[in-house]
Amino acid sequence: MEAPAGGVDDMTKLSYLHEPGVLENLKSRYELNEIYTYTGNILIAINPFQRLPHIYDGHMMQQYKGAPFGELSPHVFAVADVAYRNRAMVNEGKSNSILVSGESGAGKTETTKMLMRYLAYLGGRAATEGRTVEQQVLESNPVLEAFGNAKTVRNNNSSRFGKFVEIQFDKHGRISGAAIRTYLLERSRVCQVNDPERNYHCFYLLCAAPQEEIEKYKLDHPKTFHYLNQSKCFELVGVSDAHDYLATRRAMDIVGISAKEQEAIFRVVAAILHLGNIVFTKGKEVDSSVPKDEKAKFHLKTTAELLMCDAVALEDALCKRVMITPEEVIKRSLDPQSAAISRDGLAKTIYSRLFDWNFVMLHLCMNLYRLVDKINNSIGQDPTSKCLIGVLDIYGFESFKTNSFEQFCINFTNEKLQQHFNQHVFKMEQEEYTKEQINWSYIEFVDNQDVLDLIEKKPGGIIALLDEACMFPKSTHETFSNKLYQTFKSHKRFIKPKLSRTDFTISHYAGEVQYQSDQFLDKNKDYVVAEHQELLGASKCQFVAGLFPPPPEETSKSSKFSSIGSRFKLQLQSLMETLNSTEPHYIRCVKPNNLLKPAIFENVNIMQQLRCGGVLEAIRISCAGYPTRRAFFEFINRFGLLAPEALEGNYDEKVACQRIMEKKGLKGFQIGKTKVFLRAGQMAELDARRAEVLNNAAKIIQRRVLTHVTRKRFIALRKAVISIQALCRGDSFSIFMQARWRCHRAASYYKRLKRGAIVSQTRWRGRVARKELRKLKMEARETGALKEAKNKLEKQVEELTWRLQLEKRMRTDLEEAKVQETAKFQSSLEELQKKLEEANAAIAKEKEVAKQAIEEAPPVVQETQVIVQDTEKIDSLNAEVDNLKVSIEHVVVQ
Ligand SMILES: Nc1ncnc2c1ncn2[C@@H]1O[C@H](COP(=O)(O)OP(=O)(O)OP(=O)(O)O)[C@@H](O)[C@H]1O
Repeated sequence: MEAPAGGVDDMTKLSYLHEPGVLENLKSRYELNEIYTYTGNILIAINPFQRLPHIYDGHMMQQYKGAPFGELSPHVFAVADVAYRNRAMVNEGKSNSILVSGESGAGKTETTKMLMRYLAYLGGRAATEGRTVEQQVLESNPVLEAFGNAKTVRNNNSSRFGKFVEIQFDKHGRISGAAIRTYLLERSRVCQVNDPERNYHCFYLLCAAPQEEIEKYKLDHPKTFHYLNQSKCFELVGVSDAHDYLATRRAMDIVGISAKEQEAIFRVVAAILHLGNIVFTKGKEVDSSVPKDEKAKFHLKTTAELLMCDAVALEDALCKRVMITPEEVIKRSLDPQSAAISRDGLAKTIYSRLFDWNFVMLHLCMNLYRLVDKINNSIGQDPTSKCLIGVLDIYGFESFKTNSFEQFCINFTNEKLQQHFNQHVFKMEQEEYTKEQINWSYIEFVDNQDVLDLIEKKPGGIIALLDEACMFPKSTHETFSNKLYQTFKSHKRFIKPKLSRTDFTISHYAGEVQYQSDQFLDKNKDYVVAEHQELLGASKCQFVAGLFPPPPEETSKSSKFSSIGSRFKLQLQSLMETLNSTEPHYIRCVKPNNLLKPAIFENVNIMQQLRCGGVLEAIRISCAGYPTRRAFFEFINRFGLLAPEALEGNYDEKVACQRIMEKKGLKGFQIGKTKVFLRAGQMAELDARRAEVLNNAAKIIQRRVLTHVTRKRFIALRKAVISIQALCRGDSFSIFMQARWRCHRAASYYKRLKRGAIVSQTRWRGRVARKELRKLKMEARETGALKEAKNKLEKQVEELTWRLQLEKRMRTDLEEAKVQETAKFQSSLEELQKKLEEANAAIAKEKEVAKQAIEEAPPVVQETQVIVQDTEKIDSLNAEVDNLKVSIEHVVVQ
């Protein structure tokens, strides 16, 4: 069977179960935002890195409520629904657990939240009854996240602890209580933060609290605190610490943490920040230390105030150690470096105690039980009803460049869970085969019991050796590593790396991991320094004192020693006991890329995660074993139609099943005592054959029905036609005669009509033609008259042209005569001009002569006469010139 384009929703439906096929199937589904896929009963969830609200809304919850597993698309709700219904079916006998795993950022916490929301939806009460219990269950998340989550390079909201949420139900399926167990908080983060990561969210939330709280706790910007400013990342994109502070406070209210306790919790958080700012310098005595300056003293004083303990005692507890020898009690000073280590140790202890106080669990349980009492009293139920669904959200397998004690513990947890998974998938499977008495050979699977022995065996395991090393004051990580090398020289899961003298490698089920042992001893030590214990146990604040209860007195010295490793081992043991008593359901979260972005599917990365999560192994077992099984009755009911003859004989169910399988040529199946066991893909094949048989049967039925209906219609039609024909044939001759006569009559009428029409057409056409002729003739006549008029006009034009030329010639002659006359006048004018000039010259000469004569002549009277005569002469000449000028101008104008 070929995989459809959009992929198959259950990997076991793939006919070829190999790595590329599995990967391709997940990829094609992821491209369509189908983030969930089954592998048998395991749900694979690929982080979409984008909100897909439509797949988690109320409508979806309603759809999945009570729907049979596998009927709807794969979903976390379907897994929760199975767990819920199992709980109801087993009727308080058996609990269920849902194990969510995957690497950091794969979506475990989000998946857990969805599971809790869905369970709260299933087990919630009507709004009128009050919703406190579900609300408390859901609101525990923000509280836990504020104190246990931090930004890391792999996830902006990474849970730095594991958690097991138990949701308890009463026999009516209603939530009656809840408890949260937490595991292995990452303590080192409190004092040491790598750039660009952050410390736990609560520190930044408190620094963004309302002003009066900032003043009360003497806080400032996170950059002023040593425990926060080792990284330059103070804010998260898209997150408001001020808003989250108020939200956390509200969630704490809902969970049931009183205002007084909340005040104490945040006071302790502030105290840790101040504690980190106490810097030490060398004291007066050798190897002693004191607070460095006024600032350090201020922080010391504030820490003491907030923890409500004595400031001097606090300084002593940080800078001195009391040594009890058999002879005496010695007080020893610590150098500044040791004092700083002591300070950081105290900060880590206070914070982890605060977290381990399990305030959520404590309060949730107390309140719920009180509430359950109240509810149960009112409806008369047993308040101790203990049917639960546990949801485990725990860190996945980790393998980095440097792997320390945390990775060791995390991988130890994963080995444990892998064994549980193996036991469930393999051992249970094989137990079933034995119970059904079928022939089978053990399926090979990688059993990791040897790795677990290597880590936790007592005595002699790594944890035991580490504890031993921690108890010897002179041990170092070198001596510890050497001890490991010697003890596990020939262990096939333990490797001594060639290039290191202190590292060690463990061959885990998911691959080899090389651990750096240098901080193993420090990180494993869990004992609280007696001075710290004494100091805080005596705090005037009840809450702080409660975090440091006095150790039980009767404990001997050796049993007094406690280590993180062994405590964790015990916690895990208890968790495994709980899990073993439940019906497990597995959800494997997968992180599709390291860029934390949607729609990017990194093949190699995902393949590695599927291997680590045991998904491929589970698929392999499915291939190797018998993943599908059906009770005989069910099988015959469904597939009996494939071999009807097998049911006809008087065979018992078992033989009938065998015959059906044989008839279909299937091989490799097994018939047990009550069930048929099928190999991977055989169920799909049988289903396909069944669909084929049903299809063929449907086709035959359709064909028969169609033939029947058509034949019936044909018969009816034929009958009708025959009756009509018979009816018609009865008087056909008289109809023929009538038709002939009518035809003849019509033909003669037609001929007459035609002739008449031709005659009248001819006459009419003749008349029209004559009229036309007349008109043409008249027009011809009119044309002749016009031609005559035209000739006349042409002649007139000719005459006029001739006259015009004549006139032109005359005019030219006239102009020539005029020019000649003008030239004549011009020459006479020039002549006159000349004469005038001569006259003027003569006058001038005469004037000269007259002047001379005047000069010479004595009498005055004579002189006057001459002048008068001359003047008259001049005037007359001037008048003549003027006349000439006028006449010339006149000629020119003409
Ligand atoms: N179903 C989902 N829908 C939308 N976004 C999701 C979903 N699951 C995960 N995410 C996104 O991936 C981020 C990381 O998921 P989550 O915190 O659940 O990872 P985790 O496996 O719990 O990591 P860690 O181990 O570090 O706590 C979330 O903050 C969210 O943005």
